[in-house]
Amino acid sequence: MGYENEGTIFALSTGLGRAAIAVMRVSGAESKNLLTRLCGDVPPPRHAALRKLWQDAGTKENLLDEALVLWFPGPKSYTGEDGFELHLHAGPAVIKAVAEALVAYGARPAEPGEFTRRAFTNGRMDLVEAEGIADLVEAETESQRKLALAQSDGVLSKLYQNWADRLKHVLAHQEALIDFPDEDLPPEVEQGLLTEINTLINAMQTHIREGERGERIRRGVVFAIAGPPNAGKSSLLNWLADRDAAIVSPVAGTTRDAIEVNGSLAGVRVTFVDTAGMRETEDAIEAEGVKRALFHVKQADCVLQMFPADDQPKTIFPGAVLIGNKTDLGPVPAKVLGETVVPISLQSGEGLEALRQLLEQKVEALTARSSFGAPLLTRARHKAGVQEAVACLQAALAQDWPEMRGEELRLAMRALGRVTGHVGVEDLLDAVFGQFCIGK
Ligand SMILES: Nc1nc2c(ncn2[C@@H]2O[C@H](COP(=O)(O)OP(=O)(O)OP(=O)(O)O)[C@@H](O)[C@H]2O)c(=O)[nH]1
Ligand SMILES: [K+]
Ligand SMILES: [Mg+2]
Repeated sequence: MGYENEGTIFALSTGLGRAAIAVMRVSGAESKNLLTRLCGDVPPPRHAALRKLWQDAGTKENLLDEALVLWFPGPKSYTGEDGFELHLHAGPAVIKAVAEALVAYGARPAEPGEFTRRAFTNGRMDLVEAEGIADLVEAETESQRKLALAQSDGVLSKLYQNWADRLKHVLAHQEALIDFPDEDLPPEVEQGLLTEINTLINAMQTHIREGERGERIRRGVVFAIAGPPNAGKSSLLNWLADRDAAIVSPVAGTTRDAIEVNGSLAGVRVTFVDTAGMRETEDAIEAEGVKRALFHVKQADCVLQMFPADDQPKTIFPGAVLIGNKTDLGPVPAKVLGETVVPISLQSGEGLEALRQLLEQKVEALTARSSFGAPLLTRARHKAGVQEAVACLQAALAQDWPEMRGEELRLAMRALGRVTGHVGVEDLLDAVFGQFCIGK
C-alpha cells in the first residue's frame, strides 16, 4: 500500500458525538516539530501537561484551544514512532481548527487502521494482536471484551509462536538427520521427531475443533426461530427482544423476510432470527420467505423449533430446542419423536423463565472455554492458517525422504507465520487493517 509509514498522520480517536473531550492522535517523524509549533515546547515524555495551542506558537497569534498534551517519543509508543495526543475540548469548531493547523504544518488525516498498521510494521504487535485490538474496540459484551483483551495482549499469538518454535526444533533435528546419515544418530531421534509432529497435529486439530466457540463469542451466538405458520415465532422474538420487533397477527404467513434482533445472554452477544412459517405455498413471496427460513436454520448455531399445542412436528432439526407454545389453549406433549419439549405460553407467560434459563445454558455450552485451557481461535483467517499447517504436517509424516519432510515442515512454519504476520503477509495487510475504523 502506498501510504505505508509515509508522512505524519493524525486522526480523532474519540467519536464524533457530543462529548466534553476529544482526543486527537498524531504519529510520525514530524511529530516533535508539529507539537513545538502548536504549543511552543515538548512536555516531558508520557506526562500529561496543560498547554495553550496556537495557530503558531512562535507568534502566539490565534489561540486554538487549551488542552492536555501528551508526548510519546518512539520507539516506546503505540505505533513505535514519535507521536502525541491532544485532549481537546470536543466542540466541532475546535477539532476543525486544530486539524487545519496540523494540515497546514504538513500532517495528513490517517487512513482507517493506519495507526495500528504502523504499530505492526514497526514490530510493536503481530497481526493476531492487532486483530485483538480491533475486536476490543468493537466489544459489546463481557465475553467479547475478555476474549479480545487476551488476544490483544498476545495470549493467542504466544500459542502460535510456541507451535512455530517447536516446529523449528523439529526441523533442526530433521536437518541433522539429513546431514548425518542414520548410522551417526540414534534411532530415537527420528522417532522423537515423528512423535512431536503428531503431538502438534493433535493440538492444532483440537484448536480448530474448539475454534467455533471463539468465533461464536466474537460474532455472537445465532439462534434461528423456525416452525409452522402461527406457531408464535414472532411473538417469541418480541418477548426475547423485549420490544415489538416483528409483526404478530393471527394470519398464517405473516412473517416473510427474516427479522434479526441482537441482544446478550449470559454475557454473550446473541442474535435471534425470526423466520417465515414453513409450509407448502402457492404465494411466490411467501415461498421465498420459506427458502430464506431454511437458509437461516442451516446457518444458525442453534435452532429454536416452535410448534403450537395442536400441531406437532413430524421432523426435528438436528440439535434444535423444541418449544411447544400456546399451553394456555391445550396441553403440549412432554416429548415429540423422543425429544424433550419445553412447554410455554407467550400469552400467559408460562414456562418463559425456564426457557430463558435453558437458552442461557445453551449459550454457555456453545461458547465454553477450551477444554485444555488454551486460548480460543477467533477468526476464519486463523483457522485457515492452522488448517494449512496441519495439512503440511500430515504431508511431512507421509514423506519417507528426509529432504521432502524438511520442506513440508518449512511450509507448516510459513503457514503459522502468516497467521501472526511474521512471514510474507504483504497481501494480507490491506484485508486485516481495512476493517479498522479511522483513529486506530
Ligand atoms: N393463545 C395464544 N395465542 C398465541 C400465543 N402465542 C402467540 N399467539 C397468537 O398466535 C398468533 C400467531 O402468532 P405469531 O407470533 O404471529 O406467529 P408466527 O409463528 O410468527 O406466524 P407466521 O409469521 O405467520 O409464521 C397471533 O395471533 C398471536 O397473538 C400463545 O401462547 N397463546
Ligand atoms: K402469524
Ligand atoms: Mg411471524
